[in-house]
Amino acid sequence: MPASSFSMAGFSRLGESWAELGSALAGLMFMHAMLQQYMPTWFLSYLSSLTKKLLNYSNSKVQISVSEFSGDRMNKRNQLYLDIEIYLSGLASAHARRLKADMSNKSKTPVFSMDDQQEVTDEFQGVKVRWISKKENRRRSNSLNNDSTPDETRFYELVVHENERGKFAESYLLHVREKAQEISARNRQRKLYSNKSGGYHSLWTDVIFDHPASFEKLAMDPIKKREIMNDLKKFSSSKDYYAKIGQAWKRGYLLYGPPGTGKSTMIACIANYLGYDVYFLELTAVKNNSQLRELIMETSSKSVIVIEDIDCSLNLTGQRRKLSSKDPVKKKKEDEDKEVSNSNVTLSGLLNSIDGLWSHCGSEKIIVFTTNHLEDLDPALIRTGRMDKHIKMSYCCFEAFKELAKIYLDTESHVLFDDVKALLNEVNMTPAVVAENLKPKCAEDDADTCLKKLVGALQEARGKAVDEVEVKDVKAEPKLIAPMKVMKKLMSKLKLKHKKAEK
Ligand SMILES: Nc1ncnc2c1ncn2[C@@H]1O[C@H](COP(=O)(O)OP(=O)(O)OP(=O)(O)O)[C@@H](O)[C@H]1O
Ligand SMILES: [Mg+2]
Repeated sequence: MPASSFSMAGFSRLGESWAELGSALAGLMFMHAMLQQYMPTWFLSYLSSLTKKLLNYSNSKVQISVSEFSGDRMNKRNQLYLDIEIYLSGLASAHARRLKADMSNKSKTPVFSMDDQQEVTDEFQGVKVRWISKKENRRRSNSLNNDSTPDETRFYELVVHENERGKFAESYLLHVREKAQEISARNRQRKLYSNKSGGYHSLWTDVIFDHPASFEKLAMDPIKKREIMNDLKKFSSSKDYYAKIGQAWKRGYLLYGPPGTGKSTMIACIANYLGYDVYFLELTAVKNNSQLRELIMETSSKSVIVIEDIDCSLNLTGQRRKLSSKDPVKKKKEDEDKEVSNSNVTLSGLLNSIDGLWSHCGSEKIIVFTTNHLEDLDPALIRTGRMDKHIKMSYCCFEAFKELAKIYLDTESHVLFDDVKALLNEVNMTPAVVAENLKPKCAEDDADTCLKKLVGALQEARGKAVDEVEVKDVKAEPKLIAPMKVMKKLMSKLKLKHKKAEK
């Protein structure tokens, strides 16, 4: 084929999207022109067939463009474009030469994207694809006067091989979308909502949720902790499963145990682990069942809805009995709440809001109740299906202590560990109190000092516990116990005398 038969139009098209290939062809053409005078005809025809192959290769590529705006009038922001931008941010920051950085109120960290005319490559199911960021003047309509004005529009161009234009391109773009949603969920600034005072536009007010709690720092039996973490991960990835069984994608957690065992801390750990928002639902501030429904409906997906101290947060009427806290501090709060509360929320209203029709709005929600008194709760409230997982938060065991020692003292073994183990078997001490004793109070406090402090506190607690038991016993059966004690003392004195006499 003579040199003049090169398609210049094809060449320039190629150069547009395939900068590298274009320059290679330009080189080949230049060489061809130069060599025409000196090279034999067979070499020239070989060169020309090689160029043709390269051109064919470039023509076997398909370009799919995704514009920043979509719709008939090109005046709607295209969600797919935004998803691609997020998806490519990681690849762009690693490979693109020119980047743009942006940081919205909703994100925790800056988001990088490709500047115009930048390229990155990606691989999916073993197939390589190429992305190019472009801009051009396209006509966009003005929605008010139907005018169509030229405007600068950005778009991403996906270049795939001809064979991959159908099923592959479809599943690749779905994959891009899914990953983008995961990335934005991880990167977004999370919120802590409360209904205590109510917002201007919404029943909830919010602040930024920035709690440092994590499962790594939560002291509890490691096997139990792993089980909870697995359960949460399984829940968050079970979208298809819930759709298959036709149920709302939600899960109920009941956290129960004495004060200071980490129930509230566990809620923060759950939210941080899954990257969810937190809604603290104060039932005493909810007027009636329909407001409760509205509140639940306003909660977003990927959230933890919390009702703390469910046993004393509301006087749930109906045929249910009146609940009242046994904890004196909480009893006081409960009495104060009763005075200010105008709530008419009933237990059935609460149950309906949790698992009825209303909870089907949005999805991926975890509902958590906490209580110090499991026995006070109405069985209907905590039955399986409503509260799927019951987690007992217990007093500090030796395993939990070891975790706290690692967190607070960077210590994994010490001679005093055996003493602590023996004492924790005898004494009930909450992780909150153990943690407080392990915290160094000044720069000189080392692991040795803190552990001695803890052992001292445990011994003191054991002493008090024994005293309390004795006082209780005496109070319970004064006539029986008191003479028994005298008898025991007399017996031991007699035994001693008897032994001495024998000697
Ligand atoms: N298991 C734990 N691991 C690490 N720290 C803990 C743990 N439990 C409690 N703490 C510490 O004790 C403090 C109080 O714990 P938290 O408020 O979570 O207890 P709670 O069970 O919710 O108590 P209450 O029943 O009174 O609401 C926390 O700030 C945390 O630092
Ligand atoms: Mg709490």
